Amino acid sequence: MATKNIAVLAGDGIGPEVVAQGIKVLDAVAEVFGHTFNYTEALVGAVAIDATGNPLPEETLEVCKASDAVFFGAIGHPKYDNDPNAKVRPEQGLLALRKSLGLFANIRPVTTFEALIHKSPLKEEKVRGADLVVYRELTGGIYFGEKGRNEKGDEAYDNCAYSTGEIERIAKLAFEAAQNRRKKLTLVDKANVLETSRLWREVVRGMASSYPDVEVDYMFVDNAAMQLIQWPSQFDVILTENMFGDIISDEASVLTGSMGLLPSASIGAKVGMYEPIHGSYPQAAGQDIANPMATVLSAAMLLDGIGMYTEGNAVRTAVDKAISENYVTEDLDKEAAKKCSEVGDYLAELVKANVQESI
Ligand SMILES: NC(=O)C1=CN([C@@H]2O[C@H](COP(=O)(O)OP(=O)(O)OC[C@H]3O[C@@H](n4cnc5c(N)ncnc54)[C@H](O)[C@@H]3O)[C@@H](O)[C@H]2O)C=CC1
Ligand SMILES: CC(C)CC(=O)C(=O)O
Ligand SMILES: [Mg+2]
Repeated sequence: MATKNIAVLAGDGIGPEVVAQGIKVLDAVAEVFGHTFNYTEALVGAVAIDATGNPLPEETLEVCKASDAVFFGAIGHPKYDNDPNAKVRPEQGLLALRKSLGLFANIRPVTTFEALIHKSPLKEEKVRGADLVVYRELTGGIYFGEKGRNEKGDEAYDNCAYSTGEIERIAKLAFEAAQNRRKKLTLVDKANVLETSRLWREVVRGMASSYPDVEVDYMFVDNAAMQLIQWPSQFDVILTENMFGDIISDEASVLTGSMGLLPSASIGAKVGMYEPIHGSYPQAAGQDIANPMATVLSAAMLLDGIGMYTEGNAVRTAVDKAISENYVTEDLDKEAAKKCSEVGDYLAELVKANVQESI
């Protein structure tokens, strides 16, 4: 039995809807395992700009730093997406949060579910057996480099920079993950063109001898984007820089059947943040139709992150069961289509029932 403080940053669009389902499931875990989770809600993204003018208010950062974990929904609003001149944007809040909390590694597992394999737009034999994890660098590269325009405003630049230290610290985590999985690490880069990618290769090559049990290969990102669809089961751990990881993990979600299925853990310093890989899906906001499973599976990663592995597995078992019973939202089955809140209720029930059954 433990007491944990969790910062809850629901954000924008579908963020509050999917986070509410994650909380139901965490509450079910607390009930059956006898834990106490204290939640503190805080503003981030467009809702924070509306309320304070700042996408990451100081108070939000303080709440996160004082917590054992951060549970994050999504940020982003069309009014900013459609305004290229907006000076303050919701996304700045998320980037600043990752940087301020030192979350340099974003871990994105891509797991396929047998019951969903026939729903993939790819051929079943390609998808079956795919099981990979993307280690995406999260606080460096082009998203954090200097950016700007010339005086006339008709030329723009975004600088991409990486240091040896930034590469080493995430590569170490990726090598260790490979050691505990199928012992293969693929560095995805663009070393035929980019100097930063050449540094990534140099550093990873230098580290490889310390992990003799791990087979390392190197793949250009354009080829990797194709191979992920053509032959996904060849991948075990993919290590890559910030922007490439952002892009190829959205692509990899197609293997599983929906963007609404991929969770992630952002880790590095003391407090971890747990967030679905998808965005605020504004077209679905307020309709109770979004798939909450990516967020619920992020809650499972949160439980792992605070040392509650049995509890994390109980949540994953509930998700597996709901999927195998086709208790899913419309992105996975237009006819069976359960509401986001119904799936959350059911997952919470399953957590309670399964755990009680196993005692
Ligand atoms: N981590 C974050 O908070 C992120 C925020 N964004 C922001 O979100 C806003 C929308 O961006 P988009 O490019 O449309 O990406 P998005 O991830 O919000 O949605 C893309 C598509 O994925 C599907 N999808 C996403 N989440 C789903 C869910 N839970 N259930 C079922 N289907 C789902 C939908 O088909 C949707 O049209 C933008 O403002 C963007 O900046 C985008 C990505 C990540
Ligand atoms: C603000 C963006 C970098 C968010 C995003 O697309 C992501 O982290 O996956
Ligand atoms: Mg993304």
